[in-house]
Amino acid sequence: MNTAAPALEISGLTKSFGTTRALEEVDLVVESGTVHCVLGENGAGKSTLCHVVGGSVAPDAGGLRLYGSPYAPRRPADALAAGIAMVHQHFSLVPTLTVGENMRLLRLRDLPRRVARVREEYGLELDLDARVSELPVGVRQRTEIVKALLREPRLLVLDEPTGVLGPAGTDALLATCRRIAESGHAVVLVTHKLGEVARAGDAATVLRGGRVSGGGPLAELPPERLVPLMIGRPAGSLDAGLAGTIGLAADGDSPEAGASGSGKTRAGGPEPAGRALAVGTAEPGGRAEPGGKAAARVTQALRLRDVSVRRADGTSALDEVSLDVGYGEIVGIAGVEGNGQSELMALLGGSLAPVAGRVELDGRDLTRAAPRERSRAGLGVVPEDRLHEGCVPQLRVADNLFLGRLDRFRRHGVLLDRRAMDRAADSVLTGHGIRADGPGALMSSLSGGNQQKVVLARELALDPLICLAAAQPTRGLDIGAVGAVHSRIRDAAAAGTGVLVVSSELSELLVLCDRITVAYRGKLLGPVDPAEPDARERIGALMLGARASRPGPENTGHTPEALR
Ligand SMILES: Nc1ncnc2c1ncn2[C@@H]1O[C@H](COP(=O)(O)OP(=O)(O)OP(=O)(O)O)[C@@H](O)[C@H]1O
Repeated sequence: MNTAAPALEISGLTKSFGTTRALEEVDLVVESGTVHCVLGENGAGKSTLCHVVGGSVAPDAGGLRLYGSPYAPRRPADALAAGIAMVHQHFSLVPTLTVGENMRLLRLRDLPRRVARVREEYGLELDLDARVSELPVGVRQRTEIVKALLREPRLLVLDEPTGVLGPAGTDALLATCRRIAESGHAVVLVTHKLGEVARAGDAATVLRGGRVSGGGPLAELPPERLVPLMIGRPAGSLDAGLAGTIGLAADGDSPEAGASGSGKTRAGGPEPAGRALAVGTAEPGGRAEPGGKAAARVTQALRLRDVSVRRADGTSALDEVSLDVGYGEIVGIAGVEGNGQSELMALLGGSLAPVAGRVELDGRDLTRAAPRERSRAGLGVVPEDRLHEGCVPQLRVADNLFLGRLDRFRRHGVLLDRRAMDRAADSVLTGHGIRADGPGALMSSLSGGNQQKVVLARELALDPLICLAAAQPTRGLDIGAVGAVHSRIRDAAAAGTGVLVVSSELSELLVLCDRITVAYRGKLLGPVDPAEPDARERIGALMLGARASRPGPENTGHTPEALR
């Protein structure tokens, strides 16, 4: 291996899919011993670049060199043989197998030694006997990362690996990236989070519309210079409250950081500003006062009463949980992943039935309702795993946008008016800034962030929309799109919709929500009023299982126990 040569050199890389230019004349150099970040808005071409390096997409033009030697993979096996390991946005594990069985599929020599090494060197633990389908997405992602590390790669390519990791998982991964770089190898890290870039990266390349819009050593590229390269407008144009969500104050996102008082977000003041904006701008629009008048009504937009849910192995995932979401109220659920949030979303989506308790929407019992019945009644659900649960990848974008609501495009109740449907879809695509090759494009051809926008647009368009329950609503979105999604959520609440947001981004919950509860071992603790100066610290303590020491915000009308 020529260690003096760059780990990876890409020159003139060009790739089109039909009429879409995904990459155009892209040049990029990843030096050995560095973490090289690849940035850019949704649909900029980042994943396509990773796929070319990983041998799963053939370029139309351009060349690659790996540690000084020509490198032209024709299939993923070529990349593996060359010492490149990939972690893609979508999981490659076999869900019906255990973690250990998935690892054995790699057919690596000395597997136990490699597993021990990854555990020791990177501190990444795995439960080899756990069935993948039963793991929370964050743990699945960690498993994918370990799987890549077991190959002992000389170049590791990570395509948005931190979206599904909590703060601790993200810290571990960024430390892993640094360690790989320090050992002389290299990492390509695709991310939307500028905080991660600052913490782990040495250099960056920014893509925009498939072309390189800028790049260089990060010492010369502070966030104020990166943001315009990414989204074409200055950093100052972003909602100040977004700083934490996009990772500019990533340190402050961990409860530990909050507890130690080092939360940069608070110190810098952007969060209160963002929150003030959220509440202040909504009022004239007729928003029900958070929890005030709304909470006084008899019915709630969404009401869970004493709901218990068991996992497949019989253990308790939700334990007699009660929760109210008022009309016009935005309620957040924070917590370390695996504390019942996935099961709560599955319960709301109708894919998981409770063993006890009741789910009501606008006073109507939906406990055992089928998913379609729920959306007709006005319960919008954006699931955690949108590709597998939130859409049908092999259908057109237009079909996905109007799934379950095709009747409105039927003539005489029978024939589907595809033109009308495509016209309606076109206006949704434009309105939501979704980058797709028209309404007829297959959902699977959209970039990850654009798929996410489609699912969100569909659920927000439900009529009526009594309650929107969204898991990680801005996961995978670029920094410009995050602000747009927050505005849409606030607008929905201003129009009277109750909103439930499950997010691993504490900063996101703090800027968006009227109150925040914390999932802990199948219970909901709190609530906490995000406007309180010590909200971050209190949520951090609840994440670790502390009981709420004070009643929640004025709005609830409940004792904290009502939100067990
Ligand atoms: N297999 C495909 N068929 C058709 N179009 C595709 C295909 N793969 C990617 N594209 C298109 O290429 C463009 C770049 O997509 P890519 O997934 O590389 O973007 P990205 O920068 O990774 O976005 P995101 O941040 O949303 O993941 C998009 O317009 C996408 O729709």
